[in-house]
Amino acid sequence: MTQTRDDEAAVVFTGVVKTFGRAGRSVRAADGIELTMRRGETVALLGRNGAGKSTAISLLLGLDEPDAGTVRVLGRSPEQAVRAGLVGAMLQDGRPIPRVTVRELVAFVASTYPHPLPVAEALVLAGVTEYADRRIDKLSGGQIQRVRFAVALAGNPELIVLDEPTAALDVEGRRDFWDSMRAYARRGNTVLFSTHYLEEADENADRIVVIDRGRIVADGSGETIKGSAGRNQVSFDLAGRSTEGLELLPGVATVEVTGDRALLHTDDSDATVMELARLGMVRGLQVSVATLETAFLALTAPGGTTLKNEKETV
Ligand SMILES: Nc1ncnc2c1ncn2[C@@H]1O[C@H](COP(=O)(O)OP(=O)(O)OP(=O)(O)O)[C@@H](O)[C@H]1O
Repeated sequence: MTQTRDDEAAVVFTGVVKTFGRAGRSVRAADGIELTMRRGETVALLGRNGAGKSTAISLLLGLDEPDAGTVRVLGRSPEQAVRAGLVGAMLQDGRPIPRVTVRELVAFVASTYPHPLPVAEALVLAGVTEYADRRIDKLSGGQIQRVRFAVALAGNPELIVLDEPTAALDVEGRRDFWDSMRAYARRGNTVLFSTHYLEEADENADRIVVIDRGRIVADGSGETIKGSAGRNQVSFDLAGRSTEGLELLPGVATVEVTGDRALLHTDDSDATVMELARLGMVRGLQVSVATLETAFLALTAPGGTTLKNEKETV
């Protein structure tokens, strides 16, 4: 990748490696991460516990240094980008809550940035106007989470990084939070968020990057990941008929037989079903469409497949 392309992108990880612990008992929390995020893109970083999401975020924010490789943020080093007020972050750690009002805190944070948002605008965008004049230590966990979002927005950053932003929110709180996040993204800003929630990634990101054991194992839209890693399933009653040749049916990748029932994993369930119909093997026929969940499980299972959609990267 050329220097110019790196500088045009919002985020570029090149061959990033980060190891924790000593030899023999070390963990590769980042194991050769290659990732380019375009400006204006909303990307979900999806992975199980310990997959390496927070490590990638720490490296992006300059809170940690890679052992090998480079991270560039908006054409600069992470430290330079953060110092220039181009990056806002909402991290997982529970810092002590100051005994000031929401408005006072957001105004204070805004005042430390070169080109902040007007405070009223940050409050509206984060959806905290209703309790802007209440003390933060009197708010609920969900409300505090949104205040933290307001703080992340206050400097009017081009890139916002959210580490599991909805972990403490109930269903309604989550919906409201994502509405606010999308409003912020629509202004042309770049968003990177990490999550364990597949639906959140699918609903709120333009692109999903699945990370597992420090490696990117999938990169594309929710549809791409579902379509390529999660196969549809077709099952039916054998009704005493032979299972011979089922693996040769159109689209079929694997066949499982339990008792008198066959389960076919297929890349083209329409073609599989048409052929089964032609053969008259449709008793108790069921088709289940791949979900992001099944794709995610396939990708992060030991020995899981690796999928990258090159079209989705710059
Ligand atoms: N400071 C550290 N010292 C030692 N090991 C660490 C450190 N930070 C992370 N790790 C290890 O690196 C791996 C990746 O951790 P990381 O926190 O990046 O994962 P994660 O995907 O963010 O997980 P979670 O969803 O649980 O927050 C884990 O095995 C973790 O134990």
